[in-house]
Amino acid sequence: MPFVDVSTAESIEHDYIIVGGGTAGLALASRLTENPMISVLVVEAGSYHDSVPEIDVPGMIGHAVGNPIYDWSFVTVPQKHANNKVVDQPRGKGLGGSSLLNYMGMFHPSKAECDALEGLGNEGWNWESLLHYMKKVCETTVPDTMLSVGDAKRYAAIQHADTKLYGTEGPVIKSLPREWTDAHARLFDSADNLGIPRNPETGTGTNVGSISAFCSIDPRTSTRSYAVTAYLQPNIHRNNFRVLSAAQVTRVILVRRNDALQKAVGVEVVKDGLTSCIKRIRRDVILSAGSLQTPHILELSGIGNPELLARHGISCVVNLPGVGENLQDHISVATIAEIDNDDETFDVMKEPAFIKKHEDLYKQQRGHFSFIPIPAYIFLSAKQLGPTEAISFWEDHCRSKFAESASASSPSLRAGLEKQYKFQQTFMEDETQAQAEILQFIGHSVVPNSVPAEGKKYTRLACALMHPLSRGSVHIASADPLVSPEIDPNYLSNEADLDLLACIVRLALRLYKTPPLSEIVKSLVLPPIEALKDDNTLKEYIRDQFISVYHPVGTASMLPRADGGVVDSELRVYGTSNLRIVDLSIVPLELSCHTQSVAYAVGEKAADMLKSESFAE
Ligand SMILES: Cc1cc2nc3c(=O)[nH]c(=O)nc-3n(C[C@H](O)[C@H](O)[C@H](O)COP(=O)(O)OP(=O)(O)OC[C@H]3O[C@@H](n4cnc5c(N)ncnc54)[C@H](O)[C@@H]3O)c2cc1C
Repeated sequence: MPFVDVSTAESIEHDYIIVGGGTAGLALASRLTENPMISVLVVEAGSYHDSVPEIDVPGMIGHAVGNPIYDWSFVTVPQKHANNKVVDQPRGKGLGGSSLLNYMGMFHPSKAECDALEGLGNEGWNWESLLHYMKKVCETTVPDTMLSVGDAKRYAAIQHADTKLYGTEGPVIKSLPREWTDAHARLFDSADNLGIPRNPETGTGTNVGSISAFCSIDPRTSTRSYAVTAYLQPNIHRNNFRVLSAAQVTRVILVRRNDALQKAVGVEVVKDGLTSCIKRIRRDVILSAGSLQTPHILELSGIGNPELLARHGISCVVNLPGVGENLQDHISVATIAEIDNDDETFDVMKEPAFIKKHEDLYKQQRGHFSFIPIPAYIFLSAKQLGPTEAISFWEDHCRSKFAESASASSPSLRAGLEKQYKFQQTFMEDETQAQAEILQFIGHSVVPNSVPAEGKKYTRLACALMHPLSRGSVHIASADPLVSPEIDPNYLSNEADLDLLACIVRLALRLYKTPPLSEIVKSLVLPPIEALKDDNTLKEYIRDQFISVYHPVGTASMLPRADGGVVDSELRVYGTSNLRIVDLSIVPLELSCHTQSVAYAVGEKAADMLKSESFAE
């Protein structure tokens, strides 16, 4: 039984302490403890949420978001370039981390962006390696009988999982939807009619085109497959795998070695209002607290920008100005149309009779509770979004002079930023790289300032930006470790991001007007007609309406130290001998996909690195 109390955690010596039992953290812990000689203590701030419908039932995605039991429920500071609005930043709280809260879409990033990680100075971080680990994470289930050849083509879904691209024996189970709608197929046909072909084989590392997404759903039970079911529960019996839950790490305890490197000798934790120090550690402390909280812990421990730390009375032990900088996130804006066809959209799920019907269907693993209401995705290149002049404008904005952030003003961070922008520029020019994603919801769904009318059906096309040029930050707001971090993604600070979003919205509007989707569209609900008056009114609508897609990365970037990096390619924090980071904060450049596959892959890859180090000794 791996759950321990503080006094047991204090008294037993562990090889590794992992801070955060989330997506990457649990993958790492479970792989390390495959070796009975390696002992691991995971310290997780949230609880163990065993079998709750809000987490387990696919059709209930979003129900746990905003609930403080499962969600840290952060918000940004007022966003200067978005009329000072604050933007929700949900993050999973509890074992499983954001994998317990997420919307279950499972994608591969593109080959070029994985190779860019290596190009930015991280040897061994490339497509080949990440594909290997993304495969290791997954068991891909595609029953041959699921879709006819014709339907597989219609819905841009694969019929057989090519083992060169998809894992077959991993612990996270991914599957294709069981239910398909007319609006879904029509959307893909309309895209085809606009010259955007289907691309069912997205696993290849070329994402552009229309696809039906894999989801992290176990088709045997029609429930969420996530870090807890995949990595924790099957290994709960190991004697070398211990978990201290509901305990928040507030600081890493560091001592200076003779060679001037800082050595992590333990962590300070707060549990039930009491502070303790867990110090019996043989090897490394590993931060897996996610992109918004890993930099927070670093700064509370005295690692970061000395001036910023001094403002909070914290003395700097490692001068690393990149900590908390380079924050990038996906954002999206909603378009909605009322439709009229035979689909039973998720709009019915407010009516008790339909809820009952779908509860009954769920017992046979069918109906709206058995899958997520977002099955269809279209990834678009810059060329599909705008004319040559627009692309030149976006490319031109891939320069640090347009980045209004600390990354652009500090010389070391600027060097790293210029290198990132070079890659972003090549992605703009490359027709195989996605700059945008259009996600189809089967129904209206929750949208700020828009309420669905009773008895009507809708389809929603959310328009998301894949490679934002804006850069923001996350830093401590106080030396009090229990105060939430100050999150400033600095959304839309680079003008090209807003311009690109406007082009994505325009493309979505063209899709509604193109047959065969247009044949079922009764009227456009969002954006409202007045927002479509001209370019300025549309951009104003976007500023008001966009939301986060919840994929923050980059805040403890894996880059050379001279480029503003926080960790090296072995995930070791610069200036320390044994403090590592294993979560999505290390990814220096946003990816054109939803990010859970990569979070798991980072955990898996880190485990192999650490295991080979321990064998080498
Ligand atoms: C609402 C939502 C929907 C999403 N939808 C999708 C999707 O459909 N597809 C997709 O691929 N991705 C999706 N994502 C993104 C994806 O889930 C995340 O990118 C990924 O899970 C992040 O993994 P991580 O290991 O970096 O961090 P996390 O999984 O968030 O893990 C961090 C862990 O650290 C713990 N922690 C934090 N601070 C401390 C501390 N001080 N002490 C101890 N523990 C601490 C947290 O409680 C958490 O358990 C979504 C995310 C959200 C929030």
